[in-house]
Amino acid sequence: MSQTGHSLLVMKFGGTNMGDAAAIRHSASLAARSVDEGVKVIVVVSAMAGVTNQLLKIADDAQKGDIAAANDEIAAMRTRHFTAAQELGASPDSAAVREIREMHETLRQAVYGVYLLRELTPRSRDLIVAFGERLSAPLMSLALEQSGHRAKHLTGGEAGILTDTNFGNAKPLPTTYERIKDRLSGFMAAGVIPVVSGFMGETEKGAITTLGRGGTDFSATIIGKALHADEVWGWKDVDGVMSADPRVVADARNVDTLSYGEVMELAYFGAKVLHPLAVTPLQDSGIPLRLKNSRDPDFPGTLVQAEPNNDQAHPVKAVTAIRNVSLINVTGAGALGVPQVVASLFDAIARVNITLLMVSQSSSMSNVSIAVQSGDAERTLSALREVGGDLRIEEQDGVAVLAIVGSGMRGQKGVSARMFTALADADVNILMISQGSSELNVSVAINGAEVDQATRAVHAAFRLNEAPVAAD
Ligand SMILES: Nc1ncnc2c1ncn2[C@@H]1O[C@H](COP(=O)(O)OP(=O)(O)O)[C@@H](O)[C@H]1O
Ligand SMILES: N[C@@H](CC(=O)OP(=O)(O)O)C(=O)O
Repeated sequence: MSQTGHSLLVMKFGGTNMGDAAAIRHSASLAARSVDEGVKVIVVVSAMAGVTNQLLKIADDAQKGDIAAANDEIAAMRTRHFTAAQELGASPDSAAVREIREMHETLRQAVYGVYLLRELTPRSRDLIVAFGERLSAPLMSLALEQSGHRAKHLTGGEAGILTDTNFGNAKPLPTTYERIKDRLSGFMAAGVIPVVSGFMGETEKGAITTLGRGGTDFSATIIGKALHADEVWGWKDVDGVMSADPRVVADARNVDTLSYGEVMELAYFGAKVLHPLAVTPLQDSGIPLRLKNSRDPDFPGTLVQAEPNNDQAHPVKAVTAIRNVSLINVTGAGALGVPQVVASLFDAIARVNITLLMVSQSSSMSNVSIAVQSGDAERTLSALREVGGDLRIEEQDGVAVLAIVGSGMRGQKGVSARMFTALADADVNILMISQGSSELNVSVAINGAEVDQATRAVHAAFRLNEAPVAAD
């Protein structure tokens, strides 16, 4: 056991912390610091910042027939990875550089296949997009080796991450946990630091899957559960979870403690700081997740654990927003009074696997409104149109969903009123309201152009810039 009382930590480094050789070297030093204190560390890495979006564009370009644009992007990516490898001390004929070169060649072939077929299936998209994490793991190994440690990089599949076949949004299979333990224990016993490519897994038949955007957090917690880690640490470029997106609210504060449920709500309602399912593997075991600032490693950050830590003065802990939302209004006085019709609307949406951000039904039963990400609006509309009947379906784009989150609002009166008053005072019109039955959040749909001013107004109304009052 180390001086800090930990014996095993899983550490996740996101895109910013893997952005270039200097960032990777600094990230490696944070892992090495704990290793040198006697902690066993498993490192999980994301792609270098921007690479996942670049890969998605490469795949789209190939599908559209623009292979020249795709190849130019691959060449630029290759230079970026080679430069980083070189700056981390790899010679041009080293195994690491050879491996990076071979991976780019396989990527080029996969992209060419998409171009020839002009078809991009979710499965081939996952194969292409996972190269970001496959390419960054050898760079982290190099940095750890340069600091005098032994490291071994592994793909998600090699590390034992086994998923279902829901390409693009895969979930871990129950057997993954034993498998991860089998695959990683040997390295740790031998004093080798495993460096796992995050975001990706493998089906039982060996096809590469991805866990959804931001999925490296999820990879880290899956591994944390499998190895019974003391804690999982997500290194960020911010102090942890903040009371609002710090790019929008200048005086946003760090939230020191959150429950698993609270952080899930926050992630679901757009706080980009964590994957919405990331804490699910930790819930049974109670393993804490800690989000820490890589530029201020001694700051404790945000501790996410089973129990909330409530402070009477602050029933709300954070305010967050989802941009680019569409509202879909279904009206039909006669038809919507029939329960089966409403059920078939939701069935139709579930069949196309769309996440509903908000739902409300008027008590006169003449109207159902739903909010979805604008990228899902077309598919939602066609699914709803297939239900048929005498329904009128209308879409409103350019909407945002604003949510307040905090378990302290449970049973406390006046919280919603405070939010609505703040919005009215800021001249923001509310289009739709919903409160989860768990009373962990209240969400409203508003005009997308007003989302920043609304966030600032609500943040101020709940005095989220003030330090929490310690509970007695
Ligand atoms: N409530 C919030 N708390 C903290 N960060 C937030 C919040 N909402 C949005 N963010 C943004 O999320 C970013 C961190 O996202 P993340 O995906 O972890 O980055 P990376 O991939 O570089 O690790 C921060 O830079 C911050 O701007
Ligand atoms: N690279 C993936 C997975 C991920 O978790 O990235 P990050 O840690 O940079 O958010 C993505 O962009 O979605």
